[in-house]
Amino acid sequence: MSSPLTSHISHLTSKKNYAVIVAGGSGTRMQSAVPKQFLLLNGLPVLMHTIRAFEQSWVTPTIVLVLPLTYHAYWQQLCDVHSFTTPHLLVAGGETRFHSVKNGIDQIPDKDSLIAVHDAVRPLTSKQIIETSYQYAEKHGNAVTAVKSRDSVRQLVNGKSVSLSRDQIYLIQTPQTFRADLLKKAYEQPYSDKFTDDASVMEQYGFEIHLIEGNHQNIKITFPEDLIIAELFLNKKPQA
Ligand SMILES: Nc1ccn([C@@H]2O[C@H](COP(=O)(O)OP(=O)(O)OP(=O)(O)O)[C@@H](O)[C@H]2O)c(=O)n1
Ligand SMILES: C[C@](O)(CO)[C@H](O)COP(=O)(O)O
Repeated sequence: MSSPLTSHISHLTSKKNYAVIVAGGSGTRMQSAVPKQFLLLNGLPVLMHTIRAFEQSWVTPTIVLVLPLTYHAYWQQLCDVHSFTTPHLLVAGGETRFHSVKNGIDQIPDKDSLIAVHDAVRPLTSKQIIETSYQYAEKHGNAVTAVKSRDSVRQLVNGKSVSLSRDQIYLIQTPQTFRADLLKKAYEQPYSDKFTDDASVMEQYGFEIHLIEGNHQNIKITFPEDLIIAELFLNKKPQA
């Protein structure tokens, strides 16, 4: 993909790395009995695939898992059932994604580090995306994963649809990775319902956002059909 997305940078320094995996939502659009992060994907809860993707990258970040307090005991049971032993710090979820992320980053005292924020319900993130996001954020302060729109795009302006240049439209994914000191500062702002992701919080504070190349397989499980698609992707040739 052409500029401004970048996919290749040099190795990380010895800074400590963290991944805040947000799983504090209730999955209303999925309409399942348990929140979608616990649903099985190839026999393993979605959330475990997501944590494993970070664990298996050479970045090996310290994992901070944000879960609603009411599901902490359930998660513990799932870990026992699936013999899931990846070390992680468990933190209580918040009212919105913003509040959940804030709860997670508040548990990281180390300001001289890199923090990736990632949706628990994006279990197909590749090692390459994870590694590139830390490398790029170290160099530029932040790295926000994105893909170009594959469809034509139109915008409603005063009730009339107007075509946009799709070459200038990016669809935003996670991980979104930041220097910890900058992310912490941005998350001191009061909540706004315009905050749909971490990039929007950083931008509101005044930081320029840098995009890195994502992957169309890095889907967010939102509706029931997404689980079927994720299983298809998972069972085809593994990604790098
Ligand atoms: N209070 C919240 C809301 C969302 N999330 C997390 O943010 C990610 C993206 O959110 P979304 O897909 O919207 O999840 P839900 O809020 O669970 O789904 P819905 O909007 O359908 O209710 C998910 O991993 C979700 O668990 C969170 O940590 N805390
Ligand atoms: C953070 C995110 O996944 C980037 O695409 C997205 O903004 C989350 O949105 P949602 O409304 O919580 O699904």
